[in-house]
Amino acid sequence: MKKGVLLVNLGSPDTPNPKDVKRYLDEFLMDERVIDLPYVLRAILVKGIVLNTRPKKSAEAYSKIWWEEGSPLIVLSERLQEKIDQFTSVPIALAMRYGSMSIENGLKELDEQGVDEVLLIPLYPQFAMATTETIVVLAEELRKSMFPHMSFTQMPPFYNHPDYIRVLSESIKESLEGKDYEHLLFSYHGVPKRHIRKSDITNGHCKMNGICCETPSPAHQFCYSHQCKEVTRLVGEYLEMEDGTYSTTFQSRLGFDPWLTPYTDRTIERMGLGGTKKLAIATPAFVSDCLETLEEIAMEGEEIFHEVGGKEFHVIPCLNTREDWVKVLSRWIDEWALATPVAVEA
Ligand SMILES: C=CC1=C(C)c2cc3[nH]c(cc4nc(cc5[nH]c(cc1n2)c(C)c5CCC(=O)O)C(CCC(=O)O)=C4C)c(C)c3C=C
Ligand SMILES: [Fe+2]
Ligand SMILES: [Fe+2]
Repeated sequence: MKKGVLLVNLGSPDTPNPKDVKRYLDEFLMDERVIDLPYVLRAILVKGIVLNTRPKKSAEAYSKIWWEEGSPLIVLSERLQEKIDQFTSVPIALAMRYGSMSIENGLKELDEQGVDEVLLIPLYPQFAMATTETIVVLAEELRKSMFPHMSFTQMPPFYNHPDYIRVLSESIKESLEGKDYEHLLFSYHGVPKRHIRKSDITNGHCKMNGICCETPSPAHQFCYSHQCKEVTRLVGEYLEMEDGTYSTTFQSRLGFDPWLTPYTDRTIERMGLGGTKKLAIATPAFVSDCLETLEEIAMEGEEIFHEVGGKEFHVIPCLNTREDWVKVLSRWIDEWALATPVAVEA
């Protein structure tokens, strides 16, 4: 048996042109775990409505943040892969759930190197149906149909792993060193509330009533809302922050369904109107900077804050290729790679 790793992130369009953005959004939003409507309704909504309007707007947003080398999300993920490769002894491949760098190609790359035992690492700290689950489901479908000789181990969401919390907390501390701020927002990508109910294995715990996420339950293993709030709580604890000086919000909602609240944009506006002048913001649903952090937060968010009287808006970068983050991921990989299989008696 030969071990190898597949890192998987979300993906980006090939270019920031409306045609490529449209193709990418088509694949992304037609995923039944992202827009979880029956096929016909999903197709009417996505192909009939969203794809006629959104690509132009999204393409403009992508153009503002695009780098010479390509999409920041892809470039940063590639740099992460290269750095991890320097620290670990097993082959490391990189794939995206949507777009050209497919999971199929990533698995082929590992297969060509003789790898038949794969550690699948979805690059998301928290579990969500629209991120972790869709990656695992597609990878398993591909394994069955194209790589039946391979076996997979899935890295569980690492939202509460002490190594991750330490690295995230240190990154926030360093980024805010010498800066003055009144409040730190932890802004996570939002999901429709319905997604949380669908992932509730207890069939009733997740009521999103402000109490359920703090009440112990097996549902939390798959509860995005709980896992986001835990990251905020654990970082607050690590950095010894005072109650009331930090809070959790959710960004990037789409459509008319109720999504997780409070919404980031409205919170920024409310805080500015309420007299907050100096705001800091971290985005721990993403390990790599991307459209949602570089445009929606660092550009749109800052504009909202300034419009309502805010003065200083400090955006904390994602972990990207921080050395301590690279070392933590490499150590997790090595621990898996070096683990001796437990002998099973016949
Ligand atoms: C129903 C729609 C969406 C759900 C649910 C959703 C969940 C979700 N997404 C991320 C991470 C990222 N999303 C990004 C972009 C993006 N997301 C949606 C829609 C949903 N996301 C859209 C339509 C887009 C495209 C841009 C736009 O038109 O606004 C990105 C950025 C990708 C990039 O190329 O930089 C990331 C990353 C998470 C973590 C998540 C659920 C937890
Ligand atoms: Fe998204
Ligand atoms: Fe909850």
